[in-house]
Amino acid sequence: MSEGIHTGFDEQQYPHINRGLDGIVAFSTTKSFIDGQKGELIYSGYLIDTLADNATFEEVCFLLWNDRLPNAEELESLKKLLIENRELPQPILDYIKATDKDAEPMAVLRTAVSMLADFDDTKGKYDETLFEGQAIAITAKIPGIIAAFDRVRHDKDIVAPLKEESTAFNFLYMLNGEKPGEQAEKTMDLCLILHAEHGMNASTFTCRTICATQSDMYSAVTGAIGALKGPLHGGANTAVMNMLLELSKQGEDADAVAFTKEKLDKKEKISGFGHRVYKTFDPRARLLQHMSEDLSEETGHQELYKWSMDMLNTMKSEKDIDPNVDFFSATVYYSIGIQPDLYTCIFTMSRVSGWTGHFMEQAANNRLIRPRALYVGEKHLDWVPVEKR
Ligand SMILES: CC(=O)SCCNC(=O)CCNC(=O)[C@H](O)C(C)(C)COP(=O)(O)OP(=O)(O)OC[C@H]1O[C@@H](n2cnc3c(N)ncnc32)[C@H](O)[C@@H]1OP(=O)(O)O
Ligand SMILES: O=C([O-])CC(=O)C(=O)O
Repeated sequence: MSEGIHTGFDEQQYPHINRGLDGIVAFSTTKSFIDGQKGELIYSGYLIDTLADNATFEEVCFLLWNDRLPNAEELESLKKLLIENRELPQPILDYIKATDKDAEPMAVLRTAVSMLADFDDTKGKYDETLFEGQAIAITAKIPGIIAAFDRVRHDKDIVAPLKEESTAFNFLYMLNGEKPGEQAEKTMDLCLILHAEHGMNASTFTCRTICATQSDMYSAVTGAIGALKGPLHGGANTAVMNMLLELSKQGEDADAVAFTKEKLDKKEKISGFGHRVYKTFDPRARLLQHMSEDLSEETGHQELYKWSMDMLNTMKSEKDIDPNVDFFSATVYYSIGIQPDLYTCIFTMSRVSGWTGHFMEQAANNRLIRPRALYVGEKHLDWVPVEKR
């Protein structure tokens, strides 16, 4: 049956379909502002460069949940709550130990976050007085899920979370089983800041759509993880690293220009390039580029940075397309020793702050999200009994 029959919505009068909802403004938000022409990104009033220079991930969480920076006491209190909420319920650890070691880390993370709702004292109840506590509980536990699965699949013991230190420090500690150096912690913290929030991207839209049915925050984050996982969205960071590793098979003299042109000739999309909103260099990619360059010198992976730049220049000259956040984050994570298939999980560890901030914003001014589809199938067909089809 046509979508329009009961409401008088006449598809003949609406011949234009906006594929991908390009340019459609469906919400107002105080969470972030993107100027796609200038390449500017603001989280709740603060330029991304200002936050990169000054903030910690925990301060950014507070900012996205409260639309203002915390004072010293509020920041200490949030840090304490995040630490207290790190421990994973035993059934989640049991699931991680029992699941297939070859499972996709993002799939394991999605399932574990969904399970978390059952062990939350609030059972994920949709109640605005409970939302910030739920956001803290989910944000605090995601790093432990990622680290635990990575250790289990490598036949290593799960490392219990620390009762101190930042989210970035504790994550690297749980992943590697040893305390990270200052540089690795700072790099991880900066990556968490840069990935925290980005307007109405596909995963945040998914989160708000689930929130708008008055479902619950765990369902919304689970759905958002599913959306982020795809290679056209957050999954692109893993795809970038796999592409560079494929190129590295050519040896140190690999030709990244020819490699890129070949992909373009085959009409392949190059991961880490292009963006629905930015028509210029993504400001996060610029910050990550500097980090990638510095780390490539420190770790002796200079060829990865050189190939990245060759790809970037080729994309610019051939297609006039700039890199997005996923392009240089890949080599940054690689330089600090993280396995490529965990990159999108790390993105999740950060973006959960933005998702949950949007969840609270949606709930405070809610309306069901329900667009239309143009029916293009047949109508009023005669019924044919099964034996005659
Ligand atoms: C965190 C994030 O989600 S950032 C984005 C991460 N995703 C990626 O890096 C995957 C690669 N990029 C892409 O697939 C796209 O640029 C997207 C999905 C990010 C944006 O898609 P859209 O806004 O729908 O742009 P669309 O796909 O229509 O591209 C417009 C044109 O640029 C081309 N183009 C866009 N990105 C790329 C790319 N990465 N490589 C090659 N060509 C590209 C398209 O082929 C298209 O060309 P055409 O008009 O000649 O057909
Ligand atoms: O905004 C988008 O569409 C994708 C993106 O860069 C992000 O989610 O960080």
